Amino acid sequence: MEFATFADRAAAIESESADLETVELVAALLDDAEGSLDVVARFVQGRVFPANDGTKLDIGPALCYEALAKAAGPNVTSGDIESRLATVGEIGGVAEALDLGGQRGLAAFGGGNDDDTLTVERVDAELRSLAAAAGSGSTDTKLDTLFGLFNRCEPTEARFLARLVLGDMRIGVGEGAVRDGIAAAFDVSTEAVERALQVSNDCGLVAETARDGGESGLNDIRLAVGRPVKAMLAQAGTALDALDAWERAAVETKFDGARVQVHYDGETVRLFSRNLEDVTDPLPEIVRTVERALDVPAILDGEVVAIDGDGSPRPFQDVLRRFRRKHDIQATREDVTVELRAFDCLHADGADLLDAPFVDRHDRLRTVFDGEISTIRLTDAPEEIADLEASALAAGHEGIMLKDPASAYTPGNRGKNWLKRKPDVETLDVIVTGAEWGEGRRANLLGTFLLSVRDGEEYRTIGKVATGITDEKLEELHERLDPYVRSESGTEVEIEPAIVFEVGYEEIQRSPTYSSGYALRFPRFVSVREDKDPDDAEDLERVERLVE
Ligand SMILES: Nc1ncnc2c1ncn2[C@@H]1O[C@H](COP(=O)(O)OP(=O)(O)OP(=O)(O)O)[C@@H](O)[C@H]1O
Repeated sequence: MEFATFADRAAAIESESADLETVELVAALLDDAEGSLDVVARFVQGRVFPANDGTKLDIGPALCYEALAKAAGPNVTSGDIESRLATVGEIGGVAEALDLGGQRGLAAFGGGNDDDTLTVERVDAELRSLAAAAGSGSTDTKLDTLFGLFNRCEPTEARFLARLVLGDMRIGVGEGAVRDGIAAAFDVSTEAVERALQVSNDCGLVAETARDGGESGLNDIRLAVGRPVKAMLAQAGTALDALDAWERAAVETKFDGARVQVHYDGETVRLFSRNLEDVTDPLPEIVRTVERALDVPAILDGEVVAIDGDGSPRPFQDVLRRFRRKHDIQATREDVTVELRAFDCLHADGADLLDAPFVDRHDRLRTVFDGEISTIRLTDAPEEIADLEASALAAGHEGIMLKDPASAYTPGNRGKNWLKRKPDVETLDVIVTGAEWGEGRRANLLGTFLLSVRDGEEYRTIGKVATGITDEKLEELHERLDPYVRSESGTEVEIEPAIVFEVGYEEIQRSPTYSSGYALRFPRFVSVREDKDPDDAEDLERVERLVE
């Protein structure tokens, strides 16, 4: 499919506000996508790569503006793009108004050829090569590739390409609309599509299978070792909630670490974080543990914990330092010892276990994995649960997990089958969307950070944090956020939503100051949630519930 066709259809979807019509338009787009279905199914929801293949585009706004300016010709600078952004409000509109199509003519005149038509596959391939560029000189390569793409864009194409590369598609199409669109386009049930999406976490594959293999094709999609699925999540809940719902609860320690999904194909181990990034390289000790303790191909779920010399747990921030990709792996490794605590088994020796009851999966885990495994206690006594919680806390753990012994593993689902109990430490995982330059000796560093929560596809501000940050940390945060600076005006900086902060607070108040309608009182910085994307951060609904 030509990228221009995709862009026109995306524009039509953007101008449609009703959900049903949006799904119809998505279905028609998928139906027409033919050989491009795989890519179109991702692009339409603003996803450049399959959710499960660990590839990240990692293009900051600065690079995007530079490429746009270059494509717009010698009279336009990145600074111009930024100032137009301040008026237009979003990069797609700025890119569209640059009228880059005129440059295509010039490029062709200077030796371009007629084969330059941009197709969605071409955009996909070039963005992949861009993502693969690493090391010295990679910024230039990235810039050239992006410039080459923008240079071939007509205005509407530029609008959606700019949004796509910055991960801000804003046409109102989320996972649900794609799921319903696939079902409508290829006449299969939404349940079958939903299930296939959970198991494969790959909407391109699911769309193609629905089209080519129908319902039975979808039902045949299985877990694949090496292809991570979303983690099953928990809700907060009490012992009484658990016992009311299930009569008996499986009680486990809630380890204070970072989630990890272990994939072992019989030879090679790969580890994935909660946001499905490949974290194999930063965690060599865990790889060695798995190689030693697992002898059949399997997919396990567990937590990586940091431990002290005496074996007692260290706070999970110490673990997250190990998840940071590029920097200081060796230095942090020497500093922080990590170990795996496995608590679930999704697949073992060719058999998918998602539908097996939790206790059976846990039994299977014990037979295949000769490493540290969570202990489960089955009980129907609230007092026993209280005792278990007290001992978990006394041993330095975060709290306990309560699981329905009969429940299936539902990837990506924050349902009622897993409940977490931890003392009420008030923290929220919020997205940094702005900052202010510091003062005095911190004048060259971004200082006060503007925090937001998700509200559908939008971000709503909820407070600012400047407390709890050491000088050293501030430099580190500056370095982390600098590539995501979108625009500056005076001392205020707008930041691309990319980094998630865990912040503590005393309470949440209603407040007209912030666009969420709420304000965090006395917020303090706790950590960067390296294992979370903005999608995994808190949403406005959760804040409303907390306030209630
Ligand atoms: N025994 C366990 N079983 C399941 N999850 C566990 C266990 N021990 C620790 N965990 C961690 O607890 C988390 C469950 O809470 P939730 O699903 O809300 O994830 P979260 O948003 O990362 O929450 P939190 O910030 O509380 O860890 C899991 O993601 C996992 O990382």
